[in-house]
Amino acid sequence: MNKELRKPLVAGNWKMNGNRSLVQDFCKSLAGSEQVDIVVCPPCGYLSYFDQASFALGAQDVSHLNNGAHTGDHSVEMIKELGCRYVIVGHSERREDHQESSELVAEKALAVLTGGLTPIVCVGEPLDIREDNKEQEFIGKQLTALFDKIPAELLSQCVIAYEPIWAIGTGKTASPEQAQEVHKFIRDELAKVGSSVAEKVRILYGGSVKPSNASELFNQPDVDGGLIGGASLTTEDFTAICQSAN
Ligand SMILES: O=C[C@H](O)COP(=O)(O)O
Repeated sequence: MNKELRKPLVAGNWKMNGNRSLVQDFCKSLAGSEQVDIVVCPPCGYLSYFDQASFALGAQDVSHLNNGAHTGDHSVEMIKELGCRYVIVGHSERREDHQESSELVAEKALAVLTGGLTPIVCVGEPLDIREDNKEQEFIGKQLTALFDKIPAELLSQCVIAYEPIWAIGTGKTASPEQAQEVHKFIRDELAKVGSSVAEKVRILYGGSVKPSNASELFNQPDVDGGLIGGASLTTEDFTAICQSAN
């Protein structure tokens, strides 16, 4: 599959971090790029402060439901009005903290696509599954729930992020070979839905990506960019990572 057909994407997931001054810093110092799609996903409450941004914005989660009596949630319509083009769904921290199932994650991805935005759908295995060499089986099930819900023509508009849970925030990055092996597995699964789907879907790697390891990871044939946590909290590190994807 020709990697050149897919534009690299680097998304920064601030998680529950940041403040107005960090927003100002990003608006001032992080430049958008022709070669790489750059996305910043701050906590929802900060989205409207990014009025000067030259890069894209994303939300960290969304409800699968329409506007109505759902306390604490944000709909796709609201996220869109706040200027987002992307939405992360199914991050392992949401799957764990809020018991989100793969079926619910698929519902959210469908709502995002139907609303005209791009979901970044996260998949990835915990340490015990990796130690048992069952990561493909585990991720295969997460993907099946997605493929069952999303028609092929919409699936090709998704972004998938592979985030081994044991690498998130631990400083322990998957080796480029480990990342490539799983990314290739994901692309092969997408190819079962359709070869054009597999060709179009961008697959990001996430888990302790830093300026020092980004190039090696992004150079793998099936790695189309990254989903960055800790290192997306400073403009210097995040800019350097974005440049590595170019
Ligand atoms: O969404 C981002 C990931 O969970 C990666 O986080 P990290 O770069 O801090 O390991």
